[in-house]
Amino acid sequence: MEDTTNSSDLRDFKEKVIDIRDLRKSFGDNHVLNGFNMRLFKGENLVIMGKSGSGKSVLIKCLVGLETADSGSINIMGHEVTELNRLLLDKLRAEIGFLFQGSALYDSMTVRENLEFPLRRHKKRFEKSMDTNAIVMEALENVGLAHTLEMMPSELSGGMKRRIALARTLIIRPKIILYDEPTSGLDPITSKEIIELMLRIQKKYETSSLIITHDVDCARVISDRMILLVDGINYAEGKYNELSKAQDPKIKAFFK
Ligand SMILES: Nc1ncnc2c1ncn2[C@@H]1O[C@H](COP(=O)(O)OP(=O)(O)OP(=O)(O)O)[C@@H](O)[C@H]1O
Repeated sequence: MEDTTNSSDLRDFKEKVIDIRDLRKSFGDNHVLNGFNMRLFKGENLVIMGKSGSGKSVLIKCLVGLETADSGSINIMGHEVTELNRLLLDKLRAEIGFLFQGSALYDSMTVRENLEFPLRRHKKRFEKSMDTNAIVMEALENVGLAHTLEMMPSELSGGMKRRIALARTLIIRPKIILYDEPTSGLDPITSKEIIELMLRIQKKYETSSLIITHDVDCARVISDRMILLVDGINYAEGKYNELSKAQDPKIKAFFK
């Protein structure tokens, strides 16, 4: 295993928001995670790359309690996920934003209604007197789409839908955002716009982001650090520039 991590790389990132230790998950004889370790620091953009079927989705599901790990520990902002009851898990999930490939907008709702939806679900976290209109407008302005407020999803392009989905993720002010393939299915120019938007938002709200992607360009631009998931472990980690020059064939395969 090639360890390209340099402790000085982490000088700006001190506070851990996610700490995964020795995570193991099998389905019968299929050993998917074999002792995976990962730390995500506050304000950091961490990219995880792994080939298809390597266990990225299983990892995310364990992280948010949708799958139960066989062993290991998952600590999110001081809470051990593997020990939380349903209620506390839901509370913790409310601090986490998701932008999944399938996080489609509701087609029968306007953009405004789509954005109001998570506010209603998380209303306990917001003031009773919250100005929903102002919050929705701010979220839309963040993604440069204030003019789409009363539009239906069918009137939007794929890139616009992705930006609205990002606005919907942000509206609950998550401390951590999990992105699953944020640029998949988008053309290179729209992908670049989405990546720039993710970077802007990260800076503005100081969110910590875990980004799962196959998109090497996305990884290069957005990552502060990367982890390569191979054979169920964090096979290599480091900055894009370090990993992309590594000689190990398993690492090289990611950057072809
Ligand atoms: N609920 C399940 N039951 C049985 N096997 C599962 C289950 N969920 C995932 N797996 C298996 O775990 C392995 C990892 O799957 P996972 O979906 O995490 O891959 P991935 O890295 O996200 O792939 P992709 O990039 O193609 O989305 C696969 O072999 C898959 O068949």
